[in-house]
Amino acid sequence: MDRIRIRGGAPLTGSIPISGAKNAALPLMIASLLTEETLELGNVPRLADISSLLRIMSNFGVDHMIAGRRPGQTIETGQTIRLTARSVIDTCAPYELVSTMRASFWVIAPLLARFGHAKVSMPGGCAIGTRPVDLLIMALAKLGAAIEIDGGYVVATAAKGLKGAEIDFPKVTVGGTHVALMAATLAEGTTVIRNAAREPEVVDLAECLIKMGAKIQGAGTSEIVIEGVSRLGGATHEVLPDRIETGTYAMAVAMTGGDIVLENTRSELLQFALDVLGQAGADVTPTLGGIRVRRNGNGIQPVDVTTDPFPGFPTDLQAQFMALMTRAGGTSRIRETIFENRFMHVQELARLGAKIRLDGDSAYVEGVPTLKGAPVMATDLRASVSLVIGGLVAEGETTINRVYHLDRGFEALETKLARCGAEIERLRG
Ligand SMILES: CC(=O)N[C@H]1[C@@H](OP(=O)(O)OP(=O)(O)OC[C@H]2O[C@@H](n3ccc(=O)[nH]c3=O)[C@H](O)[C@@H]2O)O[C@H](CO)[C@@H](O)[C@@H]1O
Ligand SMILES: C=C(OP(=O)(O)O)C(=O)O
Repeated sequence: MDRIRIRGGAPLTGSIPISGAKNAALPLMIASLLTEETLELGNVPRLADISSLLRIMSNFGVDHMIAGRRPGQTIETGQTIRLTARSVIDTCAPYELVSTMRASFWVIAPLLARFGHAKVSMPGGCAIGTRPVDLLIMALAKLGAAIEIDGGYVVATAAKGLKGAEIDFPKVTVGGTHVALMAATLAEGTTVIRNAAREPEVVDLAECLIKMGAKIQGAGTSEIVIEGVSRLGGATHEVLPDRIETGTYAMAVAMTGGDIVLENTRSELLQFALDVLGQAGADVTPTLGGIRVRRNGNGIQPVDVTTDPFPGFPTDLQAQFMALMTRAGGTSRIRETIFENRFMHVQELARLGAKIRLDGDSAYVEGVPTLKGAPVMATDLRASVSLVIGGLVAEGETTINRVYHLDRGFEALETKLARCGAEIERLRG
């Protein structure tokens, strides 16, 4: 299994190209199942999760073509994928393929909406809590699907097609909103989704669906109204920049010092997190097509944060922010309100010398003057990258094991960081 070795201490200087968002690319690829025409997606990141989803789509009979590096690119990031779901030969997504990745469950929505049936294994994904799919099932049931759970599979049928409905989510769910949105585009009549997720990835999906001919209003607000249409067509769409990758590198430079321009990204995608970073001692300024981040000269300040659905502080940046706070000049409280078990990085950060106390949904992080390199183990995607951030300033050598978690969500991580001066390399095998 590959490992990442980091020798800490080097500031980050230069520029980092931000990739397309994994969490937008996945539902966009899934949306191709809604039409027999071709959906062309640009700026798709090269990630293990994308390859896993392509395997699932191929299993359904979806054709895909991948175009390579774009002119002018200095490192291999981004790709264009053309997906054509003309002849879908199977509407079952098996356990072996779905169990590694949460988002793959969402195929249930377009399969059901277009073909009237779908059988999809209960999902996997990062081990950060129980992560039920009850609300996704509730949404499909509201749209008229009959749902059965059979041998670990969700079997959904709607022989006469889906019917528009009012869907009130009792809590904000990104996956639930994606599923309801995709299913409702081909349902007969009007669907209203209330307490919808407002994440930029939901807006990106809605914008692509609109290009495909869907009638959607209100994406990005907590009420989305969809007027069903009888068919959708092909479209061309660019995946939006990855706000979590953006925030991760912003936190890395706040940790190491230096001066970085994050290219091809937008501050409004993560304004809350950037404001918090400003309070923590980073100078964050929008540039033409990107964001410049450097330390403001006052060291790292402790800041309390609570994770919340968009536009709040993202749970997917919680671990990275905790890594930063381990070096703050005081104690911070970090509250996790989205997932009940998303503190797996705490014990690994402790191996580097971090002082963190857990109490219910909160972590109290007492900043220490130095971290020391150690072998650590990645436990999930964002936890893994928090260890990279710790390793970048830890004295001596940090080796991160189980790098396959990182490969799920960070494109060319070690290349991007090494180009900015970090001493980081992948050890293969
Ligand atoms: C591929 C992708 O985009 N993953 C993101 C997505 O995950 P995902 O879509 O799985 O997360 P949700 O927004 O659905 O989950 C939010 C909360 O709702 C709960 N819930 C969800 C569905 C359900 O049927 N029942 C239920 O109780 C979850 O357990 C969690 O406590 O949004 C999360 C929250 O921003 C991010 O951390 C993940 O990176
Ligand atoms: C939790 C994440 O992914 P998934 O929902 O696929 O587990 C994530 O992207 O941080």
